[in-house]
Amino acid sequence: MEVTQLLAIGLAAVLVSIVAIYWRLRNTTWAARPPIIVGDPDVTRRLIFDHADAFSNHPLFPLGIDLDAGHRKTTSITSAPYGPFWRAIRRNLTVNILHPSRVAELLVPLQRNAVDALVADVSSAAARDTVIGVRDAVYAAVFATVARLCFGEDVGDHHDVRSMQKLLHDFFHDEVGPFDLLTSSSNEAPRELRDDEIVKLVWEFLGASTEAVVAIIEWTMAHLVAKPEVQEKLYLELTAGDHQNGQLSDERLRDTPYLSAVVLETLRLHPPLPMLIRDVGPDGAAAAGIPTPPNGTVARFMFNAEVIGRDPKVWSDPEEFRPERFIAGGEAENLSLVPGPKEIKMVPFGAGRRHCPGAGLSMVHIGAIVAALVREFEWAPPEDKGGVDLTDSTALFVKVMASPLKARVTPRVSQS
Ligand code: HEM
Repeated sequence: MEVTQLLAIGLAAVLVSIVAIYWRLRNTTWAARPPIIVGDPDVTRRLIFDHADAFSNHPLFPLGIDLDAGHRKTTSITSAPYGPFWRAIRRNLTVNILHPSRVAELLVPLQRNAVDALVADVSSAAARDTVIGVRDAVYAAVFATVARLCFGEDVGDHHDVRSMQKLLHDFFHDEVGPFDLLTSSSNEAPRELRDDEIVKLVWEFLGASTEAVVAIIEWTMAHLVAKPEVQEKLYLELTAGDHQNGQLSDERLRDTPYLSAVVLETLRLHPPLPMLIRDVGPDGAAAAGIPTPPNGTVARFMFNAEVIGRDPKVWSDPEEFRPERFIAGGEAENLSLVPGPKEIKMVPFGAGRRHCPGAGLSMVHIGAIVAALVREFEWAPPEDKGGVDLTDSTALFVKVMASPLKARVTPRVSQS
């Protein structure tokens, strides 16, 4: 069995156990504390930026799930309390892996193989049956890239678990280097990460880099199937220049503004993580002018990214899929991926100190796959069904299409 298969099985096992624990605990930790839901962009901006010290804590168990139940407690970047440990593990990821130059160096070459394999897969599926399921095909390509980014290019060639464990361990020790974990503001002496902490971070990296990216690619393709004129405009942009083999970097993305606009419009309408969660203690709540929670408890805030991205005060025809908003002269021209302290219009990658560090990498990854799918194939609704069903549902914590996208696919050029 190949290592990628083992990883996929491992990930699936973790997800299954998460679901089991979720159902067991949903009536205790999570439901016992009704959250305060915020959908107004101005209030969100004020709380997250003007009261950043108070509004920078993610919950330890965002889903009300204790993943470490019965084991030593370990935090990931997402769940680490705001403080020196969180700052150190986040900085290691952003500086050593997610810096644009590292993304170009690590991700772009890996994408070539994954995108080629995806195009080959879709071509042969199309030869058998012109209607294909988009999610499964894309999932394999995204996971293969992320696993190779994480464990090394030859991951698919290893056949035993030991080598996988070694790769996993080496990821942080050799690729990133020993962790200088704690900053000078901490009382703890610097130390290297423990194995259980590394495993948690790798699991977080694999999960964060796969689920939301796949969801956005599927939503993007759904809108392109539903709106052939947008698909055609994108195809023309992609074939006008020298955009070969799905290799896209940050720089190349700037040369394909319509592709970026299509992905941004999808992120506005379908933020895969629909809620930004913050736990705020009594002092922080009082400073922000919010009724103080009872002693010893925290107030849980959930900022609704979906409502914010569709606010009619901010967006014209907010329910409409219109990528032109993000093009020169549009209402959201030059909108940054992550909002700054002056104004919030959409928050698919969050906001403030806990915003998503993978935003730039995601745009490159999503852009490369969507570009290849549109450049090589024409996508249309299945003949027997009218239109595309854009109803959503929440799979664990990611908003996905309730009915996975099926599309009729026709190769644009003859595939040899
Ligand atoms: C379409 C793709 C993605 C979306 C929509 C997304 C969205 C988000 C959101 C909404 C948050 C919470 C932000 C907040 O609370 O303000 C988050 C956090 C995070 N994301 Fe992403 N993400 C994506 C891809 C990635 C990738 C590729 C990585 C890793 C390489 C990643 C790593 C993380 C981490 C580590 C955090 C926790 C940050 C912290 O607590 O300091 N994400 N993401």
